[in-house]
Amino acid sequence: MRAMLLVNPKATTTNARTRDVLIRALGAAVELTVEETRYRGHAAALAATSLAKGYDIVAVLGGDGTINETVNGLLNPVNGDDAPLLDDPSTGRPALIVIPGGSANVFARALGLPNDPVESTGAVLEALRDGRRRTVGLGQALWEGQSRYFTFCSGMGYDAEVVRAVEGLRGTGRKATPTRYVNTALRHYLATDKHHPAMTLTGPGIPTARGVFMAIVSNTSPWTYVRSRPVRPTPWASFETGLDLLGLRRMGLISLTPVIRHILTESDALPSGRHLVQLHDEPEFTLTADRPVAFQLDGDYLGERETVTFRSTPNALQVLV
Ligand SMILES: Nc1ncnc2c1ncn2[C@@H]1O[C@H](COP(=O)(O)OP(=O)(O)OP(=O)(O)O)[C@@H](O)[C@H]1O
Repeated sequence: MRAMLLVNPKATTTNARTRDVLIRALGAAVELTVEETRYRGHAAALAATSLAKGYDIVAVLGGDGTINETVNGLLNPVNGDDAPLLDDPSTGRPALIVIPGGSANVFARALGLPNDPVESTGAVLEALRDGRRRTVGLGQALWEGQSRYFTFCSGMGYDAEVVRAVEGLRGTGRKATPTRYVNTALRHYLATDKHHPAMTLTGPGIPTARGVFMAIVSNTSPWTYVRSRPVRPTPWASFETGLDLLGLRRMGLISLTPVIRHILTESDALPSGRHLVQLHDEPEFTLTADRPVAFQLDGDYLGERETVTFRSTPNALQVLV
């Protein structure tokens, strides 16, 4: 079996030691080629060539950003037009291995991997040895002639504003720790517009919902983690179903506090309240805003947008886990 290993040497918790452990361990199990990413977008470009180059597996050591790029490369292969249309498209693509090396590592943890690169390497080697694979669906966001797949979440409004603010801090050399996210979210809450909701939710067979301030779109649950605690605004979301959504039609503290308390519990029940908009297992829906609204995808800030369509892509990838 041939595998391409993509390493982001700049990812928050990736270092030479974990990289070498992984190279040695994976290299003993498969024929391994190692590529270090040198710039934003490099992982996508490399993963896009993996099918044409005959790789069976693409492994990633990095954070959710590098994993997102890799997945987008796998789903947009170079020479991909010749690929046959299969009932299960995941079987026509190299399988994915993820080793957490970023800050939150939501995708790896949602797959059940330990949040530690060395322990995860052990789990993945076991999966390789036993031929254990899981087929996962992805989300896809489409806007202004562009599109991008997401592995765990996307969002418009307040959560994307927080992602933008944290990215701004990272640009000044500070790390994206869970505490920094929480502090930024609290500080930004004072600044975010709590009086003029911009968004409307529409979709085939979905009742139109107006007056939405923020929307979280999930391909799996948890949505994120604060240290070891999972945060689950859409507890029914899963890699095996369509997309879920939680929208907020009120941003006041009295409305928000019970929702925040609920999503920090381990409960499988949906958060409740008349000010909430909820979708489960949907193939497609659209958020339209009457002014540009912050937009994020897998924790990457993607600018302000007025219309974004979210689509589920079932059976997109096989993951060794
Ligand atoms: N050599 C590089 N120099 C600068 N940026 C890079 C390099 N390689 C990859 N990147 C970019 O860095 C971004 C962040 O990396 P990544 O997600 O792997 O780690 P992280 O930011 O620590 O983790 P998380 O996404 O969990 O916060 C990615 O979107 C990727 O495009």
